[in-house]
Amino acid sequence: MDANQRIARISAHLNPPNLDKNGSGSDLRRVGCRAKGGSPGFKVAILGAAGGIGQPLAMLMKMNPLVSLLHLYDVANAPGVTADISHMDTSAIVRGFLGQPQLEEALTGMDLVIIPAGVPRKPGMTRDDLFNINAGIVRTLSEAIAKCCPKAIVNIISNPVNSTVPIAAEVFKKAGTFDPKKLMGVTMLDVVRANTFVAEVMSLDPREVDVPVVGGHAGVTILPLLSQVKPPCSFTQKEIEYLTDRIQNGGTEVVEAKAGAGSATLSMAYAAVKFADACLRGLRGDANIVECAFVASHVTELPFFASKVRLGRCGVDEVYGLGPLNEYERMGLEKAKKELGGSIAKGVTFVKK
Ligand SMILES: NC(=O)c1ccc[n+]([C@@H]2O[C@H](COP(=O)([O-])OP(=O)(O)OC[C@H]3O[C@@H](n4cnc5c(N)ncnc54)[C@H](O)[C@@H]3O)[C@@H](O)[C@H]2O)c1
Ligand SMILES: O=C(O)C[C@H](O)C(=O)O
Repeated sequence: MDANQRIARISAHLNPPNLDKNGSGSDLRRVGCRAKGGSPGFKVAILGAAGGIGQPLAMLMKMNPLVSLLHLYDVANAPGVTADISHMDTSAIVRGFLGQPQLEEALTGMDLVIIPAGVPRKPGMTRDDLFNINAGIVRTLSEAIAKCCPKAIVNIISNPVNSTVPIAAEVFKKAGTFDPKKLMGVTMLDVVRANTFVAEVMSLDPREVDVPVVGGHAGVTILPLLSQVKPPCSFTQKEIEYLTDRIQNGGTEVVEAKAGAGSATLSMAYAAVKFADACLRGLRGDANIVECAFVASHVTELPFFASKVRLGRCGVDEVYGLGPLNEYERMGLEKAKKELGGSIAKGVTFVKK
């Protein structure tokens, strides 16, 4: 191909004749016009990619060398976000998909699907107050995943995670595609916060701190195991109570500070990428990838529970038990299980009814 042909080809993609008013023509998917195909790396879709989490998440995933193809799907503004991010000089090819008619194409062939689609909290709301809107969104997206990429790993960010993960599981069960190793609720932000707050209290570098956070992702279901912090730390009871309360209410702290403009987006995008990167390294076959996530579980009597999991080529290779708990943590566990059971049942019923 000579220089004129090359320029003509690129111009055709920048000014495609079939671009409709919303930018939703097939041209949008051809933003990745330099894709050669077959390049090493994983194919990742973000559903809700134009949102407060979706945009920084898309940017950070475009920077991840393990990603070869990045599909950005949203019901609004996907073309703008896709055009913007596609100019970053990193190797992942970016393609945008706008609205339900393009959902299946967005999902076909994906290795990992990350879902931050849905409404966020405003001050005074609980995560469960989002159920009425977000449950339906997650159900629809999960139905499309079951149809188009049933073997993909699915990372669910949309709240209430304690219910949206069971919703996705029920949809996959109905479709006959449920693989408990592949479905994960993203609770990494709780771990990120716990590491940060413990580091503050103990004057440590947060990058060296590892706090297991188990249970679920809402209020008392968020259970930091401060007795198992690495490096080992000795906290006073006052410090334990302060840290537990701050970790459990970290989301609300951000919701209130944003005063009606949404919930955590930037720290969440950071946490989501940290978790997605761990999933991709597991898929690649790296050893000893251990993170906390909300998964199908036999660790307690509940069918889903967040705990440490080992990520591998098939997704969750092993779900770890909780380890020794102190009395304060045992009490916290009972409270967490009580609330979590109801949230899981609510999600299951939503799909079964
Ligand atoms: N798991 C966590 O730790 C965690 C942390 C922060 C936020 N969240 C949750 O993530 C969700 C998104 O938060 P946000 O701040 O990005 O919200 P946002 O409103 O800024 O963005 C949501 C995006 O989802 C899109 N969307 C809506 N319906 C859709 C559908 N059917 N298909 C595809 N996209 C759709 C919207 O167009 C929007 O772009 C909320 O439910 C929030 O509570 C979870
Ligand atoms: O708090 C929220 O509503 C968002 C998210 O779950 C968080 O923990 O920041």
